[in-house]
Amino acid sequence: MIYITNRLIYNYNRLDGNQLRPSSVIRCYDRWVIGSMKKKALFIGRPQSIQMVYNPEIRNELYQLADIYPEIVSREQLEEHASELQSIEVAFSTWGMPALTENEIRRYLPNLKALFYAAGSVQSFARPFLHCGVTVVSAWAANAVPVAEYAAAQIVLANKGYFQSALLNKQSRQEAARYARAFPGNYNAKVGIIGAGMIGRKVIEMLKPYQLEIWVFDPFLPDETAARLNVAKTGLIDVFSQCQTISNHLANVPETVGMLNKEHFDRMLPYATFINTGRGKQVVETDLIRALSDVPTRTAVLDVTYPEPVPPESELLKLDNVILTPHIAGSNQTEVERMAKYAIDEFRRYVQEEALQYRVSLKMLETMA
Ligand SMILES: NC(=O)C1=CN([C@@H]2O[C@H](COP(=O)(O)OP(=O)(O)OC[C@H]3O[C@@H](n4cnc5c(N)ncnc54)[C@H](OP(=O)(O)O)[C@@H]3O)[C@@H](O)[C@H]2O)C=CC1
Ligand SMILES: O=C(O)C(=O)CO
Repeated sequence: MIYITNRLIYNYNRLDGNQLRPSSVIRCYDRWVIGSMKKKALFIGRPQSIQMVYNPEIRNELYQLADIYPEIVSREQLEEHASELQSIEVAFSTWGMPALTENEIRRYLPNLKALFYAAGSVQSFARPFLHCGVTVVSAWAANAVPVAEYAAAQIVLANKGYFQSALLNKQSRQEAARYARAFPGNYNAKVGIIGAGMIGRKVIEMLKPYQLEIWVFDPFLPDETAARLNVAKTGLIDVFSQCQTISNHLANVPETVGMLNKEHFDRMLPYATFINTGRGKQVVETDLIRALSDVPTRTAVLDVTYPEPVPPESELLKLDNVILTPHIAGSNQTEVERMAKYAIDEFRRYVQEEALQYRVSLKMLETMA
């Protein structure tokens, strides 16, 4: 009880960004310490990100399902909260999840059974948790939705010659119309998808209502899946030399660094468009810049670059045939709520001992983004 009292005073005196429900601190701590039948859960990570992704409505939903520790705990605060965290069974996080070592996990969260991550890639932190036997769940399927929406929209516009004709139109309507006439539109155009993972497959699904021919480079895509998706599996060279619009969705793993280079960009059709929402590191940028400078009717739409942001001296900022967006394809603004919803739905399945849909394994980490 003394402990509870100390805690309450302590928290009342620092109504900082970590508190989850300042107005109900007393009830919250009291209930947490005394215990309930629900699983003891913790929000771990960067408080601003957690509060943004798990908005008040979502947090209320979670309070019904779990016994939530009353403060968001960042890496720096683990020591301070160490004794209370010993009984935590599940943790929720999002962007800003700390990369704890196995020793830290065993010391601070010895009873942790599952970690629910309401964002995309878990590469930076998942391995030590998996080695400690913790179930790791990611909402990368939720983060994939806006990226796929963005890419599908760009593909449809690119097939019409939208990007450069919109720019040209300011100088000469005639020139702009002439340029656009070199494009096939969205009737039987060939579209290349590089990497048919979570995002690549969603893009393919979203393009279904259009009459397009979809060519896919993905060495791991089973033939039956390709047949079900109604796509043609092919090599990277074919994708670049045959497709009107090419969209990159490769995983961000060491093996894909520099995978898209001169061999590919030099083969782009004269009016082709290359879209990158994957990662800048997968592209040899000097090779892309050369291919775009040599044939200015080609276009690149880049949401990601390496480094980010693009340095002020980069040619990418000078070329009229490069459209740069500031890494906005993934979940932004209201879209982040979808990631929290996926995490909570998965937590419900976990509590009810149903099969999980988005569990990540060590094996998956070898090729996933
Ligand atoms: N711009 C933005 O805001 C965002 C960008 N992204 C980026 O989008 C990309 C795709 O993400 P997502 O779809 O979720 O990732 P997934 O892990 O679901 O898919 C990645 C794809 O890359 C393939 N792949 C992995 N290794 C290799 C390799 N060595 N050679 C060829 N193909 C390989 C995978 O094959 P398989 O799985 O079949 O083995 C899979 O098809 C990532 O780079 C990610 O960082 C993600 C979110 C937001
Ligand atoms: O989550 C990611 O991988 C991003 O690129 C940002 O949405």
